Amino acid sequence: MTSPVVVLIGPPGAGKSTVGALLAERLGVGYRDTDADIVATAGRPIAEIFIDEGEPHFRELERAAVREAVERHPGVLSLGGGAIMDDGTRKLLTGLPVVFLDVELADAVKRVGLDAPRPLLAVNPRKQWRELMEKRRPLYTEVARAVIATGERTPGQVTEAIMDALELRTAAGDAPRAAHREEQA
Ligand SMILES: Nc1ncnc2c1ncn2[C@@H]1O[C@H](COP(=O)(O)OP(=O)(O)O)[C@@H](O)[C@H]1O
Ligand SMILES: O=C(O)C1=C[C@@H](OP(=O)(O)O)[C@@H](O)[C@H](O)C1
Ligand SMILES: [Mg+2]
Repeated sequence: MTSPVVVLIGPPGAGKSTVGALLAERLGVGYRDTDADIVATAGRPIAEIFIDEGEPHFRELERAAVREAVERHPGVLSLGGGAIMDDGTRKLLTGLPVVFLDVELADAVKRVGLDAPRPLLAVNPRKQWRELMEKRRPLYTEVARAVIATGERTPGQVTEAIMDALELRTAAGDAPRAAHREEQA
C-alpha cells in the first residue's frame, strides 16, 4: 500500500485538476484525478451519471475511486470538490499531505463558466457555488495540512506555492523529495 505525495481538495473552479497535473509534471510523479477515474470506470461522463442515476450513486462511485487512489497512487491526486463531504473519505485523508486550494466566488464562477458543465452548477451557478462552499469550507479546512489562495495566482504560481507549503524541494531545487518517496514505495 502506498499513498499520494499530495492530495488536492477544494471547491469547483479552485484549479485542482489543472494544478494537479502541473504539479505532478513538476515533481516527476504520476497524476490521478478521481473524476477521471470515475468516468473511466463508469464509461460515461459525470453529468450523465448525475442525471441518469442521481447524485447518491455518483457519490458511491466517488467514495470507491478515492479509496482506491488514496491506497494505491503514489503521485499527485486531485479529488472532486464534493468528495470530502463523505465521513469515510475524510478519515482516509487523515495524516496525508492534503492541500486545500481556496478561491473566492467571483473567480470560481469566472473559471467554471468557461469550462465543461458541472451538474451541481448547471442552474444558478453563483447561488449553488456559494451554498456548497458554506457547507464545505469547515471540512476543507479540517482535513487540510495547507491552504493556498488561488485567486491572484496563475496555475504555475499555485504549483510553486504548494511546493513551498509542503517543502517539496531539495536544496537543488528541481530534484523533488516526492520522486525519492516514490522510489521507496
Ligand atoms: N489559478 C488559476 N487562474 C486562472 N484560471 C484557472 C486557475 N486554475 C484553474 N483555472 C481554470 O479554471 C477552470 C477550472 O479548473 P479546474 O482545474 O478544472 O478546477 P477544479 O478541478 O478545481 O474544479 C479551467 O478552465 C482552468 O484552466
Ligand atoms: O463539487 C462537487 O460536488 C463536484 C465537483 C466536480 O469536480 P471539480 O471540483 O473538479 O469540479 C465533480 O466531482 C462533480 O461535478 C461534483
Ligand atoms: Mg477537477
